Amino acid sequence: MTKTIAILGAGAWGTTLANLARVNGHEVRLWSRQGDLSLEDVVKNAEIVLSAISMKGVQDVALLVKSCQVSPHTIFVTATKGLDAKTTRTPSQIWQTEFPDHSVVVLSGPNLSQEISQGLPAATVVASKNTAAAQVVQQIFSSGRFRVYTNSDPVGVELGGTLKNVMAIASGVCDGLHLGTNAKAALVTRGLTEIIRIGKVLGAKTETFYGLSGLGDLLATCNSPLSRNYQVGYQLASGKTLTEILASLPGTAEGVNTCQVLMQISQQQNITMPITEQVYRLLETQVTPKQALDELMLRDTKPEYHQ
Ligand SMILES: NC(=O)C1=CN([C@@H]2O[C@H](COP(=O)(O)OP(=O)(O)OC[C@H]3O[C@@H](n4cnc5c(N)ncnc54)[C@H](O)[C@@H]3O)[C@@H](O)[C@H]2O)C=CC1
Ligand SMILES: O=C(CO)COP(=O)(O)O
Repeated sequence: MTKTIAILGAGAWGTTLANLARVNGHEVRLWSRQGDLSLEDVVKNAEIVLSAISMKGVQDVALLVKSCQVSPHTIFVTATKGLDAKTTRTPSQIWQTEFPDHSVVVLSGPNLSQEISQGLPAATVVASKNTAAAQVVQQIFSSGRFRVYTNSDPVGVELGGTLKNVMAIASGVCDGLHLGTNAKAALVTRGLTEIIRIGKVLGAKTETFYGLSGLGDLLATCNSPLSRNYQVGYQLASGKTLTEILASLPGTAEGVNTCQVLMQISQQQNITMPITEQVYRLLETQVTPKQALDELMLRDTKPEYHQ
């Protein structure tokens, strides 16, 4: 059945998701700050409101939507991969707080938008506490080129997509320094362990991180020059400053902000995050890429815990 869908954020990801829904015959209205359509008109009578806004704009946009007329049956979908700098909340927690009586669905997976726009095959996950709402979103986006799975752990799915961005920066550094395949395998594997350790404290289920939105997105983003986060790390390794890199980067690299938020969480909750800490110190110019590598390699010896 044809659905009316409001997509907020007309960047790389919002535009790609809009096209996937349009190809499946849905009526899509795309909103951005610079566009001609008013937010009020875009969300009015929309059965789905999907946000693909960068993390820094999510809270403000959620409040703007709250001031509009929204149907009581509207399902909110969030596709943002980040953490709020002030409150450390995830995007789905922000939408659910502002719309406590509505279903909220997280959409996240190994989804480099450029490949999907080219028509290359990909899979993703839609997760919600409300299974029926996740199934509605699954039907909207599923096609022969985009395979959509449901999941009942929205926070786990969301954190998989968010936390891997920090590991993608680290992987870009690893490749930029030409450290080799063994080093990259060690980094990504220990990165997953670190993601699981943080994710469990933040309320995710461990097994979710072994799925598409966890390991799947970690592999995609840590291995692709199409990832903006990977590019940040790669270019830092080549000696550019963060300011120079961000000035020429096409779109948002959420891992930079996420890394800062994770450092707050690690200090508050006493969680060991060695890779995140070295990425943070590198972004803050407290260490060089080579020093960050040495710090990680020369940590105290220990057994190989997986969590
Ligand atoms: N591009 C990709 O391959 C994928 C991106 N994502 C996630 O989707 C989100 C958006 O990514 P992209 O579309 O690539 O970024 P982008 O930089 O291309 O677009 C960001 C959009 O957010 C809007 N925005 C930013 N700050 C805003 C504010 N304060 N108020 C209102 N609107 C604001 C921008 O105007 C733009 O429309 C990020 O969280 C990213 O991690 C998720 C999966 C794939
Ligand atoms: O999340 C993504 C792929 O799943 C996109 O990665 P970047 O934001 O690093 O480009």
